[in-house]
Amino acid sequence: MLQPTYSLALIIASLTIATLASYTSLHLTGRIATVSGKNQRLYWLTGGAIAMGLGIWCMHFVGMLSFSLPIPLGYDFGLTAASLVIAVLVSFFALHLVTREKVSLSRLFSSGIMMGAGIAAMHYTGMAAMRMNPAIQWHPGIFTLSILIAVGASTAALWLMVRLRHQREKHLLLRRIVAALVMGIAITGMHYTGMAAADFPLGSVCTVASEISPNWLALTIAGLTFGILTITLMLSILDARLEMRTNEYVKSLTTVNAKLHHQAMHDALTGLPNRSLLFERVRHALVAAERARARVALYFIDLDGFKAINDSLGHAVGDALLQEVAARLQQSLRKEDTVARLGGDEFVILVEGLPDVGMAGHIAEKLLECFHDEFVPHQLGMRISPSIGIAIYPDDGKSVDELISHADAAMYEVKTSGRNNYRFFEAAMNASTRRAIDIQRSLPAAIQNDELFLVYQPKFSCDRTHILGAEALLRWRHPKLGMISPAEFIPIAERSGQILEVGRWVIEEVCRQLQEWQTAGLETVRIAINLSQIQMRSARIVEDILGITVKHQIAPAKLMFEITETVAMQNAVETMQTIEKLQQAGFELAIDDFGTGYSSLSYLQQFGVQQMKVDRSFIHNMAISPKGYSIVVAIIQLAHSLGIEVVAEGVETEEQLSLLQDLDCDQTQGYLHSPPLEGNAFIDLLNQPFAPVVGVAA
Ligand SMILES: Nc1nc2c(ncn2[C@@H]2O[C@H](COP(=O)(O)O[C@H]3[C@@H](O)[C@H](n4cnc5c(=O)[nH]c(N)nc54)O[C@@H]3COP(=O)(O)O)[C@@H](O)[C@H]2O)c(=O)[nH]1
Repeated sequence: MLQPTYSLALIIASLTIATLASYTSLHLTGRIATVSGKNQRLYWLTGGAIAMGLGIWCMHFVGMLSFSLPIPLGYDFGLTAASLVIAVLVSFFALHLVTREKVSLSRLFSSGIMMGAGIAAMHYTGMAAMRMNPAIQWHPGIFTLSILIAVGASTAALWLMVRLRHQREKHLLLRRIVAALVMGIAITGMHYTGMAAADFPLGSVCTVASEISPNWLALTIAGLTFGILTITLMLSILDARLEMRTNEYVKSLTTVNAKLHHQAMHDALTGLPNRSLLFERVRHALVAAERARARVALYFIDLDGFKAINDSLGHAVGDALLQEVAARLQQSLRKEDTVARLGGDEFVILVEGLPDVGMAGHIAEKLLECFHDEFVPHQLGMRISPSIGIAIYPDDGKSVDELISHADAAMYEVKTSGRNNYRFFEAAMNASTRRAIDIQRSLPAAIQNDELFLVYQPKFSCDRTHILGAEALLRWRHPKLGMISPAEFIPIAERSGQILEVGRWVIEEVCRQLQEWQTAGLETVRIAINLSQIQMRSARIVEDILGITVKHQIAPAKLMFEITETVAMQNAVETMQTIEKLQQAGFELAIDDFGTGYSSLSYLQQFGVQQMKVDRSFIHNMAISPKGYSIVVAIIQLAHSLGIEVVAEGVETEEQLSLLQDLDCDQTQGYLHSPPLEGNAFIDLLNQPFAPVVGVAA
């Protein structure tokens, strides 16, 4: 037999190529497993199979090169090429199998056998390409062993490829390197076992020794294959990284999108659905209810006195209170009910699948109940109540807007009739309620859009020769509703808690106007400002007023505050404190609408007010009824005996004025002298060179 010899360097080179090919295959399987497009997968499978097949085949070729006999050797071109095709096909098959979603154990074993047979076929086709004469004699035991090694190595390789195809594996790089080494050793092991099975009888010649000269060709192919494998590996790594980045980018975009969508649909403070989401859900609920002929209830909730809490204790407390309310409302209902916040202190609740209207009332009771316990925003214990209006689909409306507006109207009725309760919508809640709601809703914009303005009604000395002061009266020019009387919108502002803002605007505007007139060197008089009950009870009112007067450099003596008899006599602790503080600060006070309420003489004395304004109903009656006359006489005498000036309101006739002059009334105010005048007209009247004279300017 001819004795073969082996080159250790080339054996190591073949092992290196086998290992590199294995590593590339492992990486490719991971790559292909994550590719989603069909075409993309096919490209990777084909490219990967070529690179991997070339790697295995080249390993075989270099392995052959490491083997030499004492005769010249060569390879048949056709068979050599066939062995390469077999290697590529086997690789395609292997990659296709291991990158499938699921690979069962039985499939893995059968595939291992097929792949082992394929590799053996490639190897022995390559051996056959030597075309030896006489033919190579095969050692059956070692030959069988080489096939078994091929099958075993292929099965192990396939198993490793399946096992390590997921990019999420821990220590993936290290595992793949070790696995590639094991696979490389198994493949080269099979090759050299196969070589050991071959016996070359003495006198053998290679019939194709002149066809492909192995030495330089094998080295060139080895270099090329090494290059292709490296490039494939690099491409695979780069592509995987790119895809990973793209995936991360897509993932973060999806997260941001989801967050944005959530923000657009939810209230930032309470996390509850906002108006948009509520409307969407109500629309769905109505469609479902129409199909199922079911009822849906909408609850419109407004917190009583929330604005006062917010204004007096600060927004942080107000916000915390709203969060507590939101949590309680949610807890008191089922998960499938929607609690939404429309803004401010307004919440709307959507309840679907109502068996009957009675149940809607029962739910409203539950909602009221959840306000029974104290709230403790920022450790401040407080109670707050809700006004709840209910509208039922289909009885009270068929559209979202209609239902919400009717629930709102019902809520408004609760507000005007005592609060802390609930009411179902009734058709009788008509235009006046609607108008009141409109007024309430458009009041905040009135301040911002300069729709409010002041007029000034002079107070004259009884002999008409002097203007001794003026009363500032508020006006609202509404863009749609036209002029709205303060007699209509002030009570609405009081109920909704907006009076503090409106009242503040009035004080600021009076001071701004006075400053402007003073700066222009014009004569001015003391201006009287009406204060509502809620302003009188506000803990910060006097500090606020002082802040405004300081800002506009207005002396307190330039201002007077009018409070109605009813408010003054209530003896509420807060009202008393405000009266005292106003007087200490140097402001004058007048009791307005005197005679319409019940006065306590001791309070009158205690307050030390400067003026008492006789209500215009008494002035009207004094000239037409002796009793009416007697009442005015009594009021004037009482005031004078307490050292208080008397101002007669609503003087419209000469007769009324003459009677008041006879009774020694101090001042008169009314259409007889002048209606309320806009700022410019008022200051012109005050500063004209002829009578009336501006008197006792403060
Ligand atoms: N808290 C605040 N209340 C205010 C403010 N501005 C006005 N008001 C109160 O609104 C009520 C209605 O006021 P208004 O429509 O301005 O009517 C006043 C005068 O225009 C009217 N008046 C004056 N002279 C006559 C007259 O000869 N005849 C006649 N029929 N009416 C006349 O009287 C109203 C003034 O009333 P009073 O305040 O009682 O002096 C009214 O209660 C206002 O107080 C505000 O800024 N804040």
